[in-house]
Amino acid sequence: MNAIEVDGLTRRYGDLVAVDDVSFSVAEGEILGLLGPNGAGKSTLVNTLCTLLRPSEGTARVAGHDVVADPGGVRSSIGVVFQEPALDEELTGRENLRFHARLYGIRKQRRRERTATVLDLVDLADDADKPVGEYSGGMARRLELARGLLHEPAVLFLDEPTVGLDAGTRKTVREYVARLNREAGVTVVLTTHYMEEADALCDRVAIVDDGSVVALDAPDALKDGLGGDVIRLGTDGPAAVERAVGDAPWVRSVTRTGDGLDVGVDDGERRVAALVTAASEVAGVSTVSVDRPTLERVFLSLTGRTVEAADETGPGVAVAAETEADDD
Ligand SMILES: Nc1ncnc2c1ncn2[C@@H]1O[C@H](COP(=O)(O)OP(=O)(O)OP(=O)(O)O)[C@@H](O)[C@H]1O
Repeated sequence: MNAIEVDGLTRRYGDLVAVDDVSFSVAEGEILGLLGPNGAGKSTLVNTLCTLLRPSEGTARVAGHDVVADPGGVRSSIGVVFQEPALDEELTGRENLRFHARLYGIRKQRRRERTATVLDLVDLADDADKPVGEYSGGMARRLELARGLLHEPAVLFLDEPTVGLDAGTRKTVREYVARLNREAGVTVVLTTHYMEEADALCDRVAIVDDGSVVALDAPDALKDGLGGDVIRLGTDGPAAVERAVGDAPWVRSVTRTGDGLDVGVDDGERRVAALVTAASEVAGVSTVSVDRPTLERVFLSLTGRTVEAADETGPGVAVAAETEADDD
């Protein structure tokens, strides 16, 4: 059974279509990332799956429960960590968890066991009796992850789990999410607008733009779809190098740059030595680097915009954003 099945889901706010006829499924144990700029519709999609919003059209099932016909079944099967922190800073970490466990109706003995288990999972056992007000941002996030797992949900929804954290803490929180997925066996759906987060953490990534899922695949498959790596060559004789290597069977494209050539190839790591050897025979080579396709470039090729440009302008003004991206 899939952990999540979404079929033709649409959610409107008045005339605005925030989620537009979206269909996909998530396998049990998978980490699915919803990647897109602010306003793309990620939170609306997640809130609909969490039963906080009703779909306007279409259906969705979470852990086998229909979000409209059986919202209670959905809620008891999911854990949710929202963008905005929702911890009581005056209570200790352990007290926050116990309080939440009571809300979920977990019995006293079980409450104690589960609290200890989830504190261990996020390595907060030693700090469990400090007030949350004294926690760092990363510790507070980890406590929220722990709280989301108290009632052993089948699916954990994380809305921008690392937003507002510094780069080092983002990495740590990501590692904990991967561990919860592995060790607690929970299916994870997370929204993010960080490319590296989607890339590093997710089994598959759904690229969300303007209410639609425009692509859904493993990060590597999405990147492979762009057509291979680019070897960036700094050279004083770009024309000679182009003549020397342009017709090689493994060269897909050659583009002049300010200080040399970008050579498109299938497997950059493997081809770089042959390219440098061939280029050095006809010109001086000053620098060489291999660029793997990135999710940023996948997003650009699918939407005509960078995530940053889309973030600044929001949906519905794609043409203006496209011009901005081109000017960069
Ligand atoms: N309660 C609401 N009423 C009206 N419009 C809304 C409401 N919530 C969201 N929207 C609009 O729906 C669209 C999708 O918003 P949503 O918050 O789902 O996007 P998002 O991708 O999650 O972005 P963010 O990361 O900023 O939350 C946006 O155009 C937004 O302005």
